[in-house]
Amino acid sequence: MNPQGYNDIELTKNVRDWKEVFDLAVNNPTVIPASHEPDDKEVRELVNRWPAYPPELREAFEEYATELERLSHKLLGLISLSLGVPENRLSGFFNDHISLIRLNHYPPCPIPHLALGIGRHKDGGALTVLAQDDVGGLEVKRKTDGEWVRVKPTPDAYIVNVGDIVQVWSNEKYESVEHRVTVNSERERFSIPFFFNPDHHVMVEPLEELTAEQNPPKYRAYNWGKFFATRRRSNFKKLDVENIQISHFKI
Ligand SMILES: O=C(O)CCC(=O)C(=O)O
Ligand SMILES: [Fe+2]
Repeated sequence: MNPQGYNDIELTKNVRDWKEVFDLAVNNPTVIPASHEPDDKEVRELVNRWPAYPPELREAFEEYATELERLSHKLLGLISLSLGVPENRLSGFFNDHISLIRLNHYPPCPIPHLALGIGRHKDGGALTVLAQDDVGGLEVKRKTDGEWVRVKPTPDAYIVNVGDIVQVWSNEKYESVEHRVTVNSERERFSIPFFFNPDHHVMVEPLEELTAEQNPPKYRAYNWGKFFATRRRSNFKKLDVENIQISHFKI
């Protein structure tokens, strides 16, 4: 199966989401592991599938992707500086990055209290830069009391989510936020996340400069491409177990 392009079958936490999506890779083609099996070294290419209509989608997408890639590098540079490491400390992990842009559509739902647009999850990549319309529905989990807090749409503004990889690189100076999307019975909603993901062969682990004897690494190294492939598999196949999480690599 090549889940590039359109699908409406994604599962989050083994439950079908109330949404349909169109996925496009920023680098075309994008090289990812062929399977989630740890010993399988084979890779495969994700190739974008451009719809015939609207014909201007491809050009608009490529322009947008280039700008968002630049913005994400800038943001990661600022995060690096805030951690006390050089601005370009993390840029080498993104030479053949497997970043994706997703066009999300959440149709109105006749029974909104029984469904979610996307079930609760954390984004597994480095950063997510999200554009959303004015409908609203995104909620983040407040750490202090576990309450779901609405993220009010601000016109012409992005929402930037720290992903799991920045949590690990920073040895938990930054934390990825748990979030979900609720649906409503009246209005459809659109959102466009840009998932900024490193190269598939990157081993993710706390930056050496940020750990010390008194502050040991909180995670053991894991292969990002295998993490990605494992998560992706669980998005389309009901499993008996929880999907892969960075907590599985916690020391
Ligand atoms: O639609 C949104 O606001 C969030 C989408 C999201 O969390 C995701 O696609 O990972
Ligand atoms: Fe997300």
